[in-house]
Amino acid sequence: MPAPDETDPAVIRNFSIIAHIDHGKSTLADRMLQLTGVVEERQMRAQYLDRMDIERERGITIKSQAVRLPWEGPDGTSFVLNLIDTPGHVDFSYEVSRSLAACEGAVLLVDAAQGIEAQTLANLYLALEADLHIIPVLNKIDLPAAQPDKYAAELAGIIGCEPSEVLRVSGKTGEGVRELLDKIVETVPAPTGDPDGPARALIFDSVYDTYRGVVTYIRVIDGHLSRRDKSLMMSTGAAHDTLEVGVISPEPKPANGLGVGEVGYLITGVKDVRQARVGDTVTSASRPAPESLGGYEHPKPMVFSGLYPLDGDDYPELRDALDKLRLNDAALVYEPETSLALGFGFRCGFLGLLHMEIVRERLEREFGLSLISTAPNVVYRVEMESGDAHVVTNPSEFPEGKVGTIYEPIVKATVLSPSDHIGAIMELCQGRRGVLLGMDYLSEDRIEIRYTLPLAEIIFDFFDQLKSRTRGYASLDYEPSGEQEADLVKVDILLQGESVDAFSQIVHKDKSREYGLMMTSKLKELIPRQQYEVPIQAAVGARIIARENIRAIRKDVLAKCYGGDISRKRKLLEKQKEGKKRMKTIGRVDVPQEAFVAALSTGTAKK
Ligand SMILES: Nc1nc2c(ncn2[C@@H]2O[C@H](COP(=O)(O)OP(=O)(O)OP(=O)(O)O)[C@@H](O)[C@H]2O)c(=O)[nH]1
Repeated sequence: MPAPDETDPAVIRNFSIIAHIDHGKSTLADRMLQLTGVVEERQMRAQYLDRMDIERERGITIKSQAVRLPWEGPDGTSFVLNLIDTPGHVDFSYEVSRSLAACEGAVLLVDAAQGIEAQTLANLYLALEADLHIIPVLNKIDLPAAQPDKYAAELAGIIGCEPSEVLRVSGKTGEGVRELLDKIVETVPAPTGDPDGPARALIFDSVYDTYRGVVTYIRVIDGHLSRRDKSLMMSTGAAHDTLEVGVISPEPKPANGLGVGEVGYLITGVKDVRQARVGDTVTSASRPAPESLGGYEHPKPMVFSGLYPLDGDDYPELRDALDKLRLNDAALVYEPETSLALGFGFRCGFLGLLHMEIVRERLEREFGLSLISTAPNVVYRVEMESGDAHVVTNPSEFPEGKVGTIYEPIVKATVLSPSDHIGAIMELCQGRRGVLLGMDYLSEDRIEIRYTLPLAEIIFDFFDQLKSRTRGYASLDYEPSGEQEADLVKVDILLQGESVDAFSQIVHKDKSREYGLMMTSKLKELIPRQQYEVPIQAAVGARIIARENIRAIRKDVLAKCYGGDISRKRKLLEKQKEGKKRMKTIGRVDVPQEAFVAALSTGTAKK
């Protein structure tokens, strides 16, 4: 028997808004909250759903990943809409796919002054894969620069509908938002599921909360998830006490349980997001489902980088900070690492570049650390002639000996741009070992170009280059696409014959000399002269491919002291000693830490 507070699936509509960054997703969500009366006008703050903001402002304990909105349809029927938030970046495409799997429909939102962008398309493909009903919508029609007719035709062409079926709204003025909500109740299918079967709910987000432990966001597919039963996570097989279930509207409201099609949150005794991962299925421990919902994937780090405290004494703080961050981030991996040049630190694995930036920024901002990060690299698989296989996440650990085959990860990249930049885009992709997959005109002056590219070639400055070559007009999206054999070598940078681990890099054979020349000349500028000549070399195995010399100089701090003032002399010697503490000694060469930092921070290893 259904619990009294359960909602009839026939009146539930679960949907997401998918959009390119800045096309107005949050603003539209705000208008929806307001129009449905969930947030009163006077309480309305811009971007109500923006969770970081909420957290910062009020220290609220639950993020609004999914909000329940009541809506009366045109014929007077009361509906329950669940708006499910999706992360907006390629690094998190698995999370996006799980959020979409919790929905039956998606609003495809496009800025009427910009048209479709790469991220719009990537998210649209994910929505189509999840079999969602798509509602095409142009936003910002209040803008003088809006070209709704042109972009309605573009959108219609892509999803295969009539331009007249594309809705037009303004999140800013609220125009058309009522019609959009009506369209959602009218066209998005109601959820279906087996109300009497064992409970199965999909986890589409999981966040750590200081006060409540892990809060898990779920969509019930079958059965009924009750507050009174223990919850069982199907990928780990672990049962946990159910402390609270409920819905968010827009503050959390506890309920007795959730039924088919309902979206809400679940709080168990789980203390770490790894125990309640996105994509996992929750069932009830007293009557477990025989099979999970499927589609669960373990997060896989794609990009690695070393993180070191600027001040070596901060190492324990960095370790504690990473341990804390991990509670909230199931995809972050790290292990201790020691570097000759940088001291004690951690080798960290991330989903992508943005994930890496977010982690670094949080460590610096929330934990007050100053960090150095080494140039990011991808994961290589190396098969030796002897048959041994290695997975290399750190260039300095590239195996010695006779290498057979090296495999590198590749991505399928989609670039959207005004068509006058085709040449520049193709030149860039070609220069990065790209293989053209195809090209389509979206309208007469906008193109979509698809390439296969090595991930390593994008993680440095590809996006910046793309933006500058297209005057900011091109947008990029990519997804992992397996691996390929590649002719790669490890380049070591040697200071007086000794390899400096932080600068070792795995690069394509054709680019090894370029990397060697760049690093040696950069270090020549940064390393102060020593009392003897110091060679800086770049080497592939035993072969030197580039060389610079730091000329000898005798730096006599006492030279300026011509008088016999012994105390002044002592002071200068003391000062020199102090400076030496910040030096790292590589072989016999003293290198100030700043030199490494400077070389690494501008150290985008490829041009
Ligand atoms: N003129 C106008 N501006 C809008 C409208 N909707 C959003 N904006 C503006 O567009 C910018 C981006 O809007 P957001 O709602 O933050 O966009 P978003 O897609 O949520 O962006 P991210 O959260 O960064 O992905 C903001 O400056 C909004 O004020 C609209 O209908 N008309």
